[in-house]
Amino acid sequence: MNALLLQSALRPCIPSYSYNYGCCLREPLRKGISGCLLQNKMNHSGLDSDGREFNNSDEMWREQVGDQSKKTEWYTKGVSYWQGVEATVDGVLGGYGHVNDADIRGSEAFLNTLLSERFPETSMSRHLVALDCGSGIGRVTKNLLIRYFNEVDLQEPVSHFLEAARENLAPENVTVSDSHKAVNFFCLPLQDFTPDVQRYDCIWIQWCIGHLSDEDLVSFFKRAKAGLKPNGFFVLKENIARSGFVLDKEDKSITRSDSYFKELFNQCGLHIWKMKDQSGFPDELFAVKMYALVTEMPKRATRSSMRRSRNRPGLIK
Ligand SMILES: C[S@@+](CC[C@H](N)C(=O)[O-])C[C@H]1O[C@@H](n2cnc3c(N)ncnc32)[C@H](O)[C@@H]1O
Repeated sequence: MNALLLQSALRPCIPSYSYNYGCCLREPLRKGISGCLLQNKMNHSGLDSDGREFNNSDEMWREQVGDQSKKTEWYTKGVSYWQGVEATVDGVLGGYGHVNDADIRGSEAFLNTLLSERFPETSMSRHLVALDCGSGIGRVTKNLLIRYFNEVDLQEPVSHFLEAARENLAPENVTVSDSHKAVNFFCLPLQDFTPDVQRYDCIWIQWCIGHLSDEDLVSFFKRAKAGLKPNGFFVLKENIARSGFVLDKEDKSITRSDSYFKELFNQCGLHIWKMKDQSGFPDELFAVKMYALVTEMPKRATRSSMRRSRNRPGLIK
């Protein structure tokens, strides 16, 4: 999802679009298939960046990663796309460097809520560790995670991005105390990465999960669950298609709909603890959602406990 952001520089033949991570996708062009966007079990219909329709995601995945050579090609092209992009904020944001501030503000508000609810008593004393997945040049770590977490590890398959991250996060280039630092820089793709067991309070995955097939996405989250400390959580921040999916043929990524993601979370054995929409982005971009995901079912006040408390006798003053 590279250029994940979508864009703007509209193609002449298409009335209005968005770009995926890096490429042109026209989100709204669903006229022909909107009537059949019924979503059965992983049966999301979708479009590719040329406007071609797929009846369901299985059909698309069979075509894109259906055997080992196709799969290798999918992942090689995805990384190659980014290898040709300059290691700057504007580069990793697909020419939308100006959304960085709004993005970080939205993420920070969400993260504050999560940390204060998840670690209320310990926010000052707990040694917090985060993992920044598909970190690019370390934009999210530098602007956000490093201020809240004592240690941050970065995972990124494109070596010139990771080298830029190392530089951007060198002690002399960050304005945080010595007790907050970027520690490990893992140069490999998410589908081949397994986080260390119980190392992380937060695993942050932003604008990169669209590069993974459904199968590899589910497999990654299942492995990564073991990388969370007790009470740890995932944050997935992603572009959201209005329905089904949009395949970006240039950078080999897909933008999934909210219901598509929810089915995948279910397959991962993850629960949505909180979610929030990103605001303040230009209209031509895909909508962006932040999901906080946990391994256990979030506790909710049940109807009967609410009824009990409502009926509990009150003090007569
Ligand atoms: C749009 S950039 C986002 C970078 C960063 N997360 C940010 O928000 O600034 C997408 C990133 O996904 C990375 N990427 C591409 N394929 C990947 C894969 N298979 N696994 C993990 N990351 C991947 C790219 O190299 C790139 O750094």
